[in-house]
Amino acid sequence: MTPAPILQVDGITKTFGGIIALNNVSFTLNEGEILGIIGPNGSGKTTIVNCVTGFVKASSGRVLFRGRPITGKPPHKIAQLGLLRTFQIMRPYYSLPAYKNLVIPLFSPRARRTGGWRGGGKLGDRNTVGIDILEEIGFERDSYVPYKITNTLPTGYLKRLELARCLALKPELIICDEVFSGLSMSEIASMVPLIERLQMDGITLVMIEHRLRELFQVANRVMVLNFGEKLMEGSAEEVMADPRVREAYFGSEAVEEVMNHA
Ligand SMILES: Nc1ncnc2c1ncn2[C@@H]1O[C@H](COP(=O)(O)OP(=O)(O)OP(=O)(O)O)[C@@H](O)[C@H]1O
Repeated sequence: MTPAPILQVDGITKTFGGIIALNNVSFTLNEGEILGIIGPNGSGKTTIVNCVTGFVKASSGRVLFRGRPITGKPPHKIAQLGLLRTFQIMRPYYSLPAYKNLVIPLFSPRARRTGGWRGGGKLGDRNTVGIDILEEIGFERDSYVPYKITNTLPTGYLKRLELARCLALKPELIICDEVFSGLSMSEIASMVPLIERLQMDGITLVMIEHRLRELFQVANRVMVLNFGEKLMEGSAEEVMADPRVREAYFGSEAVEEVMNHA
């Protein structure tokens, strides 16, 4: 028997005043896979993330997570089910040391339930677990980095902190909104194995990306949005070979770069 998809998005439409940001977009996501979502600027990528994770209310359509309808639920309820997201514009607690950003999610019911932290509930235990998670995601435990005030961290660490905040809730699915953006080539190169490891650990991922070359290294399947509509989905090769995608991205450096390295 084919397993039920972990996520099912059925006919989501979202309008903002007169703007149709999404028009009847549907897709499914299988457990354990990485789905890439690409599309030119303004094509609706962040809006689909917002509709799925409850940050924006869809005008119509429905979303099922593990077969249960989550349409219209608030973001914190959806997060408690194990469906987490990162933000393109990051929102850490900038004035706190990096590891303290994890203490707050570690107090959540899901973190308690899933045993995301050790010990009998003392703050000190959560601090240790926070540092454990940061270490897992590339903050060297014995360096000063996990203890630095968050607003002094370089973008590469802030992006990792976004993922760490999701990991604190033992996610089943993470939707990453441009985790590669703003990173140097070497930072992106070190992020790729991290994404692969999350997948190997059993986490299903959706990656919204403009960095196509690196996305195509990790994505099992790619969906293309254009003007709020689903243009197509398929393997990276199928997507790049499709003339409609080339046309949508006409003149884009991202696509030229992938073509030139194909
Ligand atoms: N809160 C909002 N109010 C009004 N219009 C919005 C709002 N959010 C998004 N839009 C519009 O919806 C459309 C899709 O935007 P969205 O941010 O989802 O695109 P995107 O593909 O993520 O773009 P980018 O790649 O530039 O991040 C755009 O025309 C945008 O201006």
